[in-house]
Amino acid sequence: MSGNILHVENMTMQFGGVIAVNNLSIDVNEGEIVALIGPNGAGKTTTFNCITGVYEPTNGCVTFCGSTIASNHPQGKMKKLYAGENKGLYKRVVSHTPDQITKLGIARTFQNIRLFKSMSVLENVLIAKHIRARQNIFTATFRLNYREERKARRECLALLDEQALLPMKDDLASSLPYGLQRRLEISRALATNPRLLLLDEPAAGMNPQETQELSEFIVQIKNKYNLTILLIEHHMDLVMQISDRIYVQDFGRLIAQGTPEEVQKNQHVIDAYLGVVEDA
Ligand SMILES: Nc1ncnc2c1ncn2[C@@H]1O[C@H](COP(=O)(O)OP(=O)(O)OP(=O)(O)O)[C@@H](O)[C@H]1O
Repeated sequence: MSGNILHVENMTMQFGGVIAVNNLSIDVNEGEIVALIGPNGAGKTTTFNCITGVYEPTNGCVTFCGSTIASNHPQGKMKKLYAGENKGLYKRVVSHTPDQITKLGIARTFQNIRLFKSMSVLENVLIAKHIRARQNIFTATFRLNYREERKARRECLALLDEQALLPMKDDLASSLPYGLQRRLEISRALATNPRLLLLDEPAAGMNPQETQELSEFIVQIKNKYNLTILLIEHHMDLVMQISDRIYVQDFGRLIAQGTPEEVQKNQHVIDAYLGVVEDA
């Protein structure tokens, strides 16, 4: 393992009166699998949304591979707003769109699988691949990047082969069984060549055997594609088995962090989360 790849510093995300993420600081080092766990409504998905540019954090800063990708605090750079009700005003903010963040090397999957259900398996992966392509409306219209398109297609077919999805390449995404839809969603994320992969409840809806297979799959893709992984998950077997470190969030705040052994023994975590799971 080597240096820091993701640094989240004092990040807060407020929706009106709701503080979904409260002064959160986390670090992820290259090559690690890090889990973010906590009860329902703890702020985990909102944390992912702030890291991936879906939301601009109300406060705090996110750094990826040493570059600031979101910043909104008094020391932040002043930016002029050109649209919206605050047009013309200056704001202390640095923010990127989700597409820009994907291009920088962060990919994610969602709690509820988000595929283009009426498109084929191959088309789903090709669309993700195009986020990284050097296309514009002109080159796309006149197909000037034909060589690049063919290369993208070859790479997507190879990826589907590696993920055992090649036999279904022409099938509609919606026709795949649930477990394979999850795998396709992860393949789409991999098609963008990420360095950091964020997985939001990848085992949701899976039985114990599928969850075990998924644990092995996550470790496999991490090693095969040299990934760093940050994941949100409620299946504690998976979390404890594959995580190098765990952060625990509750009511937006970080309440604990450490190795799986340390977190399992932490009384705050047992009270806020693990105890509840055992009793359920
Ligand atoms: N766009 C939004 N507008 C208003 N409130 C929001 C919004 N997004 C999230 N919240 C609120 O922020 C809090 C944290 O939600 P979040 O989805 O991040 O939790 P979570 O830890 O991911 O929960 P779960 O494990 O159930 O997915 C909740 O109270 C939620 O209702």
